[in-house]
Amino acid sequence: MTDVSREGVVLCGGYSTRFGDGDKALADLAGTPLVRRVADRLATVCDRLVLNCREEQVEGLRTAVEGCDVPVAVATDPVPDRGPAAGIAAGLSAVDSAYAAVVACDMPFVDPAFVAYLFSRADGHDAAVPRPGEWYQTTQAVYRADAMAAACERALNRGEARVVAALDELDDWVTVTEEEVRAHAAPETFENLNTKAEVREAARRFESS
Ligand SMILES: Nc1nc2c(ncn2[C@@H]2O[C@H](COP(=O)(O)OP(=O)(O)OP(=O)(O)O)[C@@H](O)[C@H]2O)c(=O)[nH]1
Repeated sequence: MTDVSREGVVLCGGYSTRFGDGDKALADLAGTPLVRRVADRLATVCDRLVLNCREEQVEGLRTAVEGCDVPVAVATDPVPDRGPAAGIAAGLSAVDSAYAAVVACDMPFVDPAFVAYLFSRADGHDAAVPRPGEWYQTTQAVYRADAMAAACERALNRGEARVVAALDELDDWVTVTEEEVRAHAAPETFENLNTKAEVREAARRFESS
């Protein structure tokens, strides 16, 4: 076990069907690959990162995160295309620390200060999961790595690929409420990019900021 206290898992293993040709994680966002935008933000609040992906993505992703400020490991899905819960299980299984932030590769506006807040809310619990509206944001949350990896496996074993089904398998987790999100997060933190048009629009925002 290495001496790291906060890690980040970036989920990259989806097929990005709405994006079309190419790997969404590597999409150019104003000169920087999408996954690198997320990695650079997480690197300001995490000591180590794990990219979770399919085997054929490894080389491209490693190149995209070369020179990142913190060490970056890659954890591949043992079985591809089992959904985000499987990706979370694989990513969290490769984490050394007790807690890890899990963030989707398509959330380039993730607010590092909010991620730090999620770490503080998760402390002593199995997870801190934001609920800014109707839905839980399970792909921008902090989990106790061993508990959530096991919970995802249990959910998958009963045929449930949804991450919220894995939350039912945890003993003790906290909801980060809409009020907390408003107080601690940048409004755009949960924005995710699914299409090429959305990537182009986001690129314009990065260029003008
Ligand atoms: N490891 C892994 N990650 C996944 C899988 N499916 C989705 N993800 C990740 O979960 C996050 C949210 O998924 P989506 O927005 O649905 O992404 P996607 O499946 O790549 O895109 P669509 O096919 O357009 O829905 C993204 O970071 C994906 O990379 C999977 O089967 N395995």
